[in-house]
Amino acid sequence: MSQQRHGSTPGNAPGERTGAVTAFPDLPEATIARLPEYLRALHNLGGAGADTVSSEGLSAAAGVNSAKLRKDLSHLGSYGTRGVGYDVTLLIEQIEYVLGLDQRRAVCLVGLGNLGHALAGYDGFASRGFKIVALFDADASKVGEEIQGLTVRHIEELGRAAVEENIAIGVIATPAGAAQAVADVLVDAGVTSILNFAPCVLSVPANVDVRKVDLAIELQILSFHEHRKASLTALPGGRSATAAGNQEAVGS
Ligand SMILES: NC(=O)c1ccc[n+]([C@@H]2O[C@H](COP(=O)([O-])OP(=O)(O)OC[C@H]3O[C@@H](n4cnc5c(N)ncnc54)[C@H](O)[C@@H]3O)[C@@H](O)[C@H]2O)c1
Repeated sequence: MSQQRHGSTPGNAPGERTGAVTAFPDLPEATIARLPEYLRALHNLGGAGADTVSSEGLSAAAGVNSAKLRKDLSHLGSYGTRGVGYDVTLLIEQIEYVLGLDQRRAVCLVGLGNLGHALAGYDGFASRGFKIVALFDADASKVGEEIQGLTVRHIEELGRAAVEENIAIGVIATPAGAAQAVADVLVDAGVTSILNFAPCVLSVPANVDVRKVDLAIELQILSFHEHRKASLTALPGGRSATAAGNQEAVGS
């Protein structure tokens, strides 16, 4: 997943408060991309009864190198306790706070075709802090359809609904040719975060963050590694590319 990033984040210490506004650290993008991996691993460890976890244990569970993990968590002011490790519950709270998951954010989904149906029908978002609250499509034959208790509405209703329902994040699952117009409607309605599945670059104002998901790009990157491994094996002596393989989260 890649990001078109605009604007900036405050550079205060973790948990530092300025007046009524809660500030947070300005983190490297790569760290932000790994925090959800740590969170998922911590929830699994907590669910299995662990109260504490070493940096090595957490790095193995998250599939991230332990030096990188320690550096990432130090940005949050979390260093663990020597000989004990990290407190699982505390670290979950810290990461959820920094990711803003202590507030439930309303999400709308635009485009209820193959992909949109799969996303709307997935019930795993809620447990990770997100609720799809509204569905929109331009096709009259899809308007009125019920998916997971939500009724698909016409795209013309998006602007008003986004304001009234306080939608924070818009997900675009329309064909590329329609995505910019949908993004414009979202932006006009005050939505400042967009997750774009359409294979195109969106033009948005500076205060809007866009994340792009493109599985074809991920496959192309894996294809590069396949190509590279094959070319190394073909070398005299048949060197192998990597000993343990590399794991990189989609989006990092
Ligand atoms: N990121 C990925 O890895 C990935 C994977 C699969 C598909 N895609 C992309 O996701 C998008 C959707 O794919 P799909 O297979 O579901 O397509 P689809 O044709 O099945 O569905 C597209 C939906 O968008 C609706 N739509 C079209 N114009 C609209 C508009 N202006 N406003 C609202 N709705 C509109 C259509 O009525 C349709 O229901 C495409 O851009 C596709 O390339 C991305």
